[in-house]
Amino acid sequence: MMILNDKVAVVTGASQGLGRGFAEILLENGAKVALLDLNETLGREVQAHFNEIYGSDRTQFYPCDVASDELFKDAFQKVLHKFGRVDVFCNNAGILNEKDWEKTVSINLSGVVRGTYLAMDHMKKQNGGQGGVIINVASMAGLGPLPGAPIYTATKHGVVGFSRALAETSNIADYGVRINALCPGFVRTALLNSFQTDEKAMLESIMEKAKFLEVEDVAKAFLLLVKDESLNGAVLVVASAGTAFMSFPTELPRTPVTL
Ligand SMILES: NC(=O)c1ccc[n+]([C@@H]2O[C@H](COP(=O)([O-])OP(=O)(O)OC[C@H]3O[C@@H](n4cnc5c(N)ncnc54)[C@H](O)[C@@H]3O)[C@@H](O)[C@H]2O)c1
Ligand SMILES: CCCCC[C@H](O)/C=C/C=C\C/C=C\C/C=C\CCCC(=O)O
Repeated sequence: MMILNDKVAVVTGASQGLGRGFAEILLENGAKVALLDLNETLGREVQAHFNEIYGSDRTQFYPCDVASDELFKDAFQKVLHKFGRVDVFCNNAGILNEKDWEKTVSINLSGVVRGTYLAMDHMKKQNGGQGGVIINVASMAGLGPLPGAPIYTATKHGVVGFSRALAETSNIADYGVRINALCPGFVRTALLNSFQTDEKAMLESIMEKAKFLEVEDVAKAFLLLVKDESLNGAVLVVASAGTAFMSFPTELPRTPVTL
């Protein structure tokens, strides 16, 4: 098991919702945590709150837009300047905006790729790094369709595929870095009040029937992916029915057709 005392973690989208929950469980387990988010007002409030509970030098907020190469790199450099290293990196920032779909791709998928490669370049043994773990936050919509949200669904499928392929790459090339993906079901966060789609009624009707998870339950599953050093390429589903690892077929299941 990875011991988190004095380890340094970065969480994107950490000003509220799931990201804030991931940051807090890392702090509870001894890590220092850099909070990255677009929302500066909330981010600074969260930092002040965590400082009171966990001590004044274990949390630092950095404004950051994961959709920008330059701003993301800049925030990462500031984290390294303050804490000297990064051991845990969580790509969590995400939105659901089907109308501005390019923005959704740029945050939910390209943002995850940006963050993963920044962390990987720093952590990999071949670059003199000390290894580490990257957790990419997908969704149950990364494993099956979320009606009314095809772009969101596509980005989350992308996060799952990217994470699994890079995990295999890291394993074969012996980078010393683990990459795992987390797939939660519905959680009551700001995202559920801010989504943009022409098919709002469709999503609302799905949510009316859904059972919701608590941030704390998803954070416990996140912590498992961080700490268990046997896990690389794992995809962990957190649903109202329970938490479970996805197993993927080694041969693609096919139904033959005669042409
Ligand atoms: N809430 C759910 O039901 C649910 C379920 C499964 C997966 N997820 C995923 O979990 C992640 C967190 O979502 P949440 O529900 O906590 O949402 P949220 O809206 O509560 O929090 C998301 C945070 O990301 C930040 N953010 C948005 N764009 C950003 C950008 N370009 N750069 C930096 N920060 C940015 C926001 O400011 C916000 O603080 C997302 O990737 C989401 O897709 C959410
Ligand atoms: C506006 C809603 C945004 C929610 C997005 C978030 O990522 C959640 C997705 C959850 C599920 C989407 C995929 C398929 C739906 C099918 C079943 C959901 C069951 C949820 C559960 O059991 O916890």
